[in-house]
Amino acid sequence: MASPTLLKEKPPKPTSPTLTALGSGKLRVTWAVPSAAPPVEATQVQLTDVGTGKKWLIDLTGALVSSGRTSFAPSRTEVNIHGVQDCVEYAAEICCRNAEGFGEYSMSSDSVANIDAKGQIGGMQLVIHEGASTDVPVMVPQGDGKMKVRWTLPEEAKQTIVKRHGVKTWPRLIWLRRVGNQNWYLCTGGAIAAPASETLATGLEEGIEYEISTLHAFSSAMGCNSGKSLEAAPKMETIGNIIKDFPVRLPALPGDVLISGNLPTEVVDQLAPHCKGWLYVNPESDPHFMGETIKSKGSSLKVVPFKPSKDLAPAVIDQLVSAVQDLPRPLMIQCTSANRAGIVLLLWMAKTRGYSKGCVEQLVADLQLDTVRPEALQWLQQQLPSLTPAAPGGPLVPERTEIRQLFDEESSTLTYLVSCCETNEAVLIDPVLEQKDRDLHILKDLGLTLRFVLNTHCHADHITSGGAIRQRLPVQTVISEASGAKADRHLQHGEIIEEARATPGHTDGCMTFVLKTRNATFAFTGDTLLIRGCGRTDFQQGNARLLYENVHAQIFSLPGDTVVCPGHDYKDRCVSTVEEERRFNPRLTKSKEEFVQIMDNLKLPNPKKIDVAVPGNMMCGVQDDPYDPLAICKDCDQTEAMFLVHRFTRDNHLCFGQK
Ligand SMILES: N[C@@H](CCC(=O)N[C@@H](CSS)C(=O)NCC(=O)O)C(=O)O
Repeated sequence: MASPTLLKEKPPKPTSPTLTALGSGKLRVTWAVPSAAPPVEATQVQLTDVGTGKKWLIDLTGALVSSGRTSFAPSRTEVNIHGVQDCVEYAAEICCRNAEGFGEYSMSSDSVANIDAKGQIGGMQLVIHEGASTDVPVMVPQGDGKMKVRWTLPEEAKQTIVKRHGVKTWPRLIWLRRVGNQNWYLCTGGAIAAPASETLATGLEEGIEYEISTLHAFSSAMGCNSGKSLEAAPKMETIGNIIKDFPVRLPALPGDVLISGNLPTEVVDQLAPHCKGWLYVNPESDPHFMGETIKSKGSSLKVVPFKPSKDLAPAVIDQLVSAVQDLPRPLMIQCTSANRAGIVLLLWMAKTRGYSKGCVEQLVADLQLDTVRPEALQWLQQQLPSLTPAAPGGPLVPERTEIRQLFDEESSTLTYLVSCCETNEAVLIDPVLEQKDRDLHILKDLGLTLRFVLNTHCHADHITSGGAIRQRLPVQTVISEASGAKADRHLQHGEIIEEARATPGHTDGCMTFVLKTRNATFAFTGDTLLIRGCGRTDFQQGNARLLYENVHAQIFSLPGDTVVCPGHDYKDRCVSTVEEERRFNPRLTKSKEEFVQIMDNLKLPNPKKIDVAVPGNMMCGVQDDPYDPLAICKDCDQTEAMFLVHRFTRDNHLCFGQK
């Protein structure tokens, strides 16, 4: 009998890479290395300018090159690229090499661009400009990467006034794309609160042709940011005309989700080609249902009849959430009067982000969901948890057990239990002394071994339970070096692969911990960034300017769908997203000088426990000599504190401690 031979092949195509815009000149590519026999020895990353087709390899420093050190170790799954042009769309492809040679390149990633030269994250900026004309706007190049966009302003446009963020605006969206690009991007600028007929687009490339698209006349723009790219955004001028007189609501980020009530056939006829997905939440027997028309236009249609009632089967909620999650974008959610469609949109946002009741109220107000009725909203709130200390675990991302949010009512502190479902090891972020027993019980109930207690900063309103816990368990306490506080491990900015970000301002030692899991990215912002607020800056080396700069540079630069996990909330809200805070934070959306004014005039009373909390936390709650197990990560030769975050980033999965 012939002896079996080992199959030897070049590596298969890696699964599609993901490209993320990181702000001016920077992109990040992540990928997965396929299993191969013989095993993969190296990976190569290729970047393409989608408009011109020009290709580069990426070297080990993240530079665009045509040759050089371009082989990444097989353990690498991401690289930050620098030196790319803003407003230019790029796509990435990956190929792997083993002993048999190079395999084929992967499929291209989705194309991505940084939309302006000021470091804004690609495509995530909402701009509303005044006007309601159907004219074709004029583009007037200004040199230096700038282009004036002009339009005429008909008299009736002045009647179309919308109140957004407490400011009257005359809605008009100006979209720009480089000829050859697939995606439309909003022009940079701010909401124009007075009649105007031009705006200035910046950060463009000289000698490159751009085209323009406009949207006008919707009575109340709203929606959500899913952090998805704007790919396949509908032709704005066309949709603008179609929806003018109908109950269609466009999201703040087109290309994503629209909601609507009943529409006449001719409107569905025109709208359906622009919507790749269509979720209908009335029964198919509804006389207004236009399933055949929708399908005939190539839209992917799903029907999930939905009426908010206390008897609604949980399976229907699951079906609705999955439908919104999975249907292609742009997605239309349609009911009779855009009430239930709005509720479905909110339900999806709440369930996929783990919002509590209070978050939803905030969002409805911010997004001006004017078609959603109070009784329907009440039903939605009944489906969501509130922040109560009695809850065994918090509401955050309930379907993903890796992160639990816990609440201390007395100090309104949000503590996070982050655990690994494989090793059953855990870290606690910002735990409160008075909740030590609750936290130890949860750890015991869940069979978790606590390894680290992380503090985002030296708190002034409560004492960390780190010191007390480490007297009971072999854990290490961790805080920033800059805090000056005593701890087993000290962190410095950038020390641990971009994940511990120094964000001084509330205190000089504040850090934001960024954690990428398989499902989402989380930013534990401590008191630096709160939901629609931020930490005070009037004691403990507080500095409003620094806080403003750090939130913008270190937190607002994260992808828009990053879940913001703050250290406190005083209004029963639990989480937010980077994009929501970029758009709706009443303090941090202001100019730096206005922000400083606001912070200088908060006139808050001192936290009740400041006199005991600060000295206690300077000891990190530690009363005796630091515990010092010199555990070393077998993979990376770093100490455990380094290992912790090393594993967060490399595997997108929490896993630490000795195996
Ligand atoms: N009333 C609380 C303290 C409330 C407070 O000052 N919170 C701080 C974070 S804890 S130091 C803060 O920065 N608030 C910002 C804001 O805008 O409210 C107590 O007595 O403990």
